[in-house]
Amino acid sequence: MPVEELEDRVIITDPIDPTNTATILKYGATVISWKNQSQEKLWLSEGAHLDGSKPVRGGIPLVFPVFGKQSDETHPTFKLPQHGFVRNSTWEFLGQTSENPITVQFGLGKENVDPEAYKLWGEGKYDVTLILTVSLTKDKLVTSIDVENTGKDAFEFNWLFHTYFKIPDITDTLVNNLIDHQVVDKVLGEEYVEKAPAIGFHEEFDRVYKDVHEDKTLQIIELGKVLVNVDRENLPDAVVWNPWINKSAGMADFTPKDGWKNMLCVEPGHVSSMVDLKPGAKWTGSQILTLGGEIKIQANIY
Ligand SMILES: O=P(O)(O)OC[C@H]1O[C@@H](O)[C@H](O)[C@@H](O)[C@@H]1O
Repeated sequence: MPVEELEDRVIITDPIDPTNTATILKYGATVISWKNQSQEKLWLSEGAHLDGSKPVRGGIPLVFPVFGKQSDETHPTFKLPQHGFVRNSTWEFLGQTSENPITVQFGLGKENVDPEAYKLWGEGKYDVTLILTVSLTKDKLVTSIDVENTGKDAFEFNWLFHTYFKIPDITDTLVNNLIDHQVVDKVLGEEYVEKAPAIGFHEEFDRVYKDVHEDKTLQIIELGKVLVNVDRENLPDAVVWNPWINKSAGMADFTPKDGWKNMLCVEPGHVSSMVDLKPGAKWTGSQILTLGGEIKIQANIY
C-alpha cells in the first residue's frame, strides 16, 4: 500500500521500490523515519516522546513562527516557547496528492493548536494555515511548507526544517560549501565569516549560517563519501547543530547518551530574519534531500 494511515502516523512507500519509505507522525507533522533500501537516514532518539507529550527529539521537527527564543521583547512572538507551536500540535492528514512520486499533505490551522499556546502569538489575533507536503522518490525526500496568512493582520515569522541526520561517526563527518558565509556562532556568542572549505566536528557545535545562496548544496560527507545533499528553496539560512557530550547529557529525551556521535542536524530555514506576510499572502519554502552522488565544491561567488 503506497499510503497507510494509522491512528497517530502515516507511512508512505515508493511504488517503484517498496524498500523506500517515510513515516510522518501526525503530532508536529514530524517525519520520524526515512528509509532508503531499508536503511534509516534520519536520527531519532530512543527516548523521543512519540505520544504527543513533547516535541519529538529527532526526525524532522518543524519550527514556526519563531526560531529559538525571541529576545526582542517588543516582538509579537516573544512570549512563545522555544521553536514555536507547530512541532507540538497535532496536524490533520489531508491525504495523498500524487502517486508517483508518492506525495502526501498535512494541514494545520488555529483550530489545531492549543488555544493557550496560540494566545502567546500576538495575543492570538493572527490566522494562519500551514500545509506540509512530503514527497518520496528513489533517492529523495522533499518537504515543502506553504504558509498562508488567512487573517486580517500581517505577521512575521521564522521557518525551519530541524532535520536530524543519522550518520556513522560525527568525527569522520564534514559539511561543505559554507565557506565565506556570515555565521552566528551560538556556542562562542560571536559572529564572523566562515573560512573553512568544509566544517568538521570536535566539540559542541551550534551555528546559524546566514544568506547561503540557494545554488549551494550542503553536503554531509563521511570519509570522502557523500551521505546526503541538502538543497533549499526560499530558505536562505542553515543551522548546523551537534550537542556533543554535555548538552546531550542535559536532555532527558536524548538517548542513548552517546547518540551525539551518530547524529548531525543540518537545518534549512528562514531564521536570521523574519518573513513578513501580509493578509491573503502565501509563502513557500522547501528542503530537498538527495542521497549520494559526487562531492561538489562551491566557493562563495555571490
Ligand atoms: O531542544 P530543542 O528546543 O529541540 O532545540 C535543540 C537545538 O535546536 C537548534 O536548532 C538550535 O540551534 C539549538 O540552540 C538548540 O539547542
